[in-house]
Amino acid sequence: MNEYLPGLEGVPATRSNISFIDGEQGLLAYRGYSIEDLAENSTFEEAALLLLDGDLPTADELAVFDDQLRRNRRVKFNIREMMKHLPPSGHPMDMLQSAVASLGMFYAGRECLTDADACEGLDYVHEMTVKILARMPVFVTMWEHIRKGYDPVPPRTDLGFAENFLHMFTGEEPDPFLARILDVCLILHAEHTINASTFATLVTSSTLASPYAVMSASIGTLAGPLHGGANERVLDMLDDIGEPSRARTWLDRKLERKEKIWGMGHREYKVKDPRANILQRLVMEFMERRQGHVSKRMEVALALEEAAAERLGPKGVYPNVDYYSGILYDMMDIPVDQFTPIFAVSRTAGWLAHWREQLGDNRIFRPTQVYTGEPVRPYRPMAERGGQGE
Ligand SMILES: CC(=O)SCCNC(=O)CCNC(=O)[C@H](O)C(C)(C)COP(=O)(O)OP(=O)(O)OC[C@H]1O[C@@H](n2cnc3c(N)ncnc32)[C@H](O)[C@@H]1OP(=O)(O)O
Ligand SMILES: O=C([O-])CC(=O)C(=O)O
Repeated sequence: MNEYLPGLEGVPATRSNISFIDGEQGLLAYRGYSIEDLAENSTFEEAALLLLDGDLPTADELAVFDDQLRRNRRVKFNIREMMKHLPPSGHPMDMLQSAVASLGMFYAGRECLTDADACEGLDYVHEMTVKILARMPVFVTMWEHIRKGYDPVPPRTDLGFAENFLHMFTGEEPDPFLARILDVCLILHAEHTINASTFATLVTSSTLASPYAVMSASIGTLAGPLHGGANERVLDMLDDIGEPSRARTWLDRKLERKEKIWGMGHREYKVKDPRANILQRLVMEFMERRQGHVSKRMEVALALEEAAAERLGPKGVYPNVDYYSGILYDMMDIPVDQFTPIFAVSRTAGWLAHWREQLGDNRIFRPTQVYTGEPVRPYRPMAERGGQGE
């Protein structure tokens, strides 16, 4: 088959049993469990173990995994020093990519992927899974303090994943309601079949690169505004509209100029993303419980969604996961440039699950191309090419 399909639309890149999307029905499931059930009943730690190991864990299995995550929250002094030398104005996604890559300088063992004898008695894949998953939120929260010139808040082992994130981020005792909201957000963002960043995971994994390099490639890919980076742009867009009554004319002007509406559209979904429905409900719940009214920004978001359904609905373009998440994070006093890093913290579970699946049945990714350049031709000496030179 030599047909070129831009963006590899519809081209299977792997076989996977990790997650499933039905884009016509608006259905997403991790290992066969619907995202609605997981958001309602699970925790991020449990959802992560489900993704990694293939089924819902027993209470004992979850307790062991949870304990391993809690005991792996400390970051080496040298990495903290390295972070202190990064410019505070830099984007946290660039910091995160650098911090994860730097783990490779301190934790050797990549030879375990090619030489079983080198690591006898060590479950390298599991050890790396825990080390990386536990440290991702620590990097994000440390950076929030380091970039302001303060010392990071030390991690606590008596707190769950989401609670410890909030504690390290704010330095305060975590609010149980906010911790549960964050926990649900982490569950919702943890995995999504072969999206662009997970495809980067697969390609990098397939070379048997270290898991730190794999995560770093995935983080870099998630950062783009057509992917996870879109969540940062949604708030600006809503604030630019300003009033619900302006949504329709604002949309028309953008579409006339063929500009993107951030947080809308999806390669797989032809209906509204099921995660956007859950996030929208969480926003409303948050506003009812904490503010007693629906904010102007949310009214604008709802008005834009309604206007977009008329104009873009026929193309199957509806809100995706990035549309409502920023409204929620903003109400939790999380700065806009930390929205995508939080996405990355959660998606690490999915990336690691795909890393493990790829290693289990590996063949290096090496696609082909449709060549559109010159045919092979004779070399032209410089003297025949014109120009004065020096
Ligand atoms: C976590 C995530 O990654 S979720 C996605 C986050 N990204 C965004 O929110 C950015 C905005 N959305 C987009 O850019 C796109 O919808 C993507 C990148 C998500 C998907 O892209 P593709 O699958 O390649 O869709 P494609 O660009 O072919 O769109 C199909 C049609 O819908 C239109 N369309 C798709 N998304 C949008 C949008 N957000 N705003 C306006 N029009 C859109 C396209 O213009 C195109 O119209 P046409 O057929 O008349 O030319
Ligand atoms: O699946 C995609 O292409 C993008 C997405 O929604 C995700 O990665 O969560």
